[in-house]
Amino acid sequence: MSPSTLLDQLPEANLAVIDLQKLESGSAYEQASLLRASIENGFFYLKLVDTPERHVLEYAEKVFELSQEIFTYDPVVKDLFDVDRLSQYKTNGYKPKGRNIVSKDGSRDGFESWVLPRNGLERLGDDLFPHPPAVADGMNLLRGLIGELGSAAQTIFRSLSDSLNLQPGQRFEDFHDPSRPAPDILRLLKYHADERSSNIPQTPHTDLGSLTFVFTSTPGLQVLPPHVPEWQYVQPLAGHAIVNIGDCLTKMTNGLLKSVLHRVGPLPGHPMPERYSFAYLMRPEDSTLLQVLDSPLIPSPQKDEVPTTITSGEWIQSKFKALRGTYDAKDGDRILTGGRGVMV
Ligand SMILES: O=C(O)CCC(=O)C(=O)O
Ligand SMILES: [Fe+2]
Repeated sequence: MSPSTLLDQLPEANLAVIDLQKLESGSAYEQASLLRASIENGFFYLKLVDTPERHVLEYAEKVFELSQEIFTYDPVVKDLFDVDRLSQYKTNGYKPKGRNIVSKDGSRDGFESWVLPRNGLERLGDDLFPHPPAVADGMNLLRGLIGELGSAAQTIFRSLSDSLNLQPGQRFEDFHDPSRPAPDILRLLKYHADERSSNIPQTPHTDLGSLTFVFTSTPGLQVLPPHVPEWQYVQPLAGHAIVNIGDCLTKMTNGLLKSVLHRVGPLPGHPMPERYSFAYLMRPEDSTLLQVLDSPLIPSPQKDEVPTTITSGEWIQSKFKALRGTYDAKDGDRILTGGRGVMV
């Protein structure tokens, strides 16, 4: 059976389709659908065709070509850009296959990634931005891509802030000012082919930031929404991005908007194919306090709950320590997956 036929028979993630154009033109129906998708399972398709941000779809094709080029660099060159050496917040550089833990027994991941910082691409802030020739050659392409995704994100943030009746100073856009530095990243991913169909190449995780846009034409992404007992499969959809809510929005809404567990793996009984994808991961500015926002729709924290003092920057660092396996297994599971016990 071919993988595409098989996909029809697997538990499919029934994701809402949100039309960015309708959101931009103020459709109350689309705004309500976005809120509902964000509350129910935190993942949705974002329709990009016929929007001012439609160029993203052409740029994405070219970004896949850039990815092919960058991942065929010699390991010696890749090592010069090692992400753990270049950047404290893991916002720039190369991660070889096998650096992250995927299970409690310490087994290792099956993908390479190369992360590029928005600050570097858009020349914001003072961080150095060492990068290889493929990135220098693709600079206009990459700037075009993240510019349009940033604009799509602003529309989503505005819509969610309106739905939750958030007041100025506490609106999601206020923590994501496009003209200021922030640890937003573009992550290029190459999953390696693997004959062993039981091997999961990516750690089950929730995204640590606020909003993620994923592009791929190869199946493999799986999600585990709250109260759902088994992994559901996400079909790639042409003309659309797959978008998901990250931990920071969950923390700021006291769990109302869901940052949902996901991972990439082979289809059951099939080997893992080589798979390229890329994700644009947006995060609030580092100093943002991840405290519960005032809204009539957000459940108030318990009276005896100590208000959070963690910032977005500190949360990023905790999460990466867990991913690299430097916490004990119990803490690692809590930080990576919200303690769903899926780290086996
Ligand atoms: O490759 C994918 O489809 C998902 C990537 C992902 O989950 C991530 O980069 O956080
Ligand atoms: Fe993710």
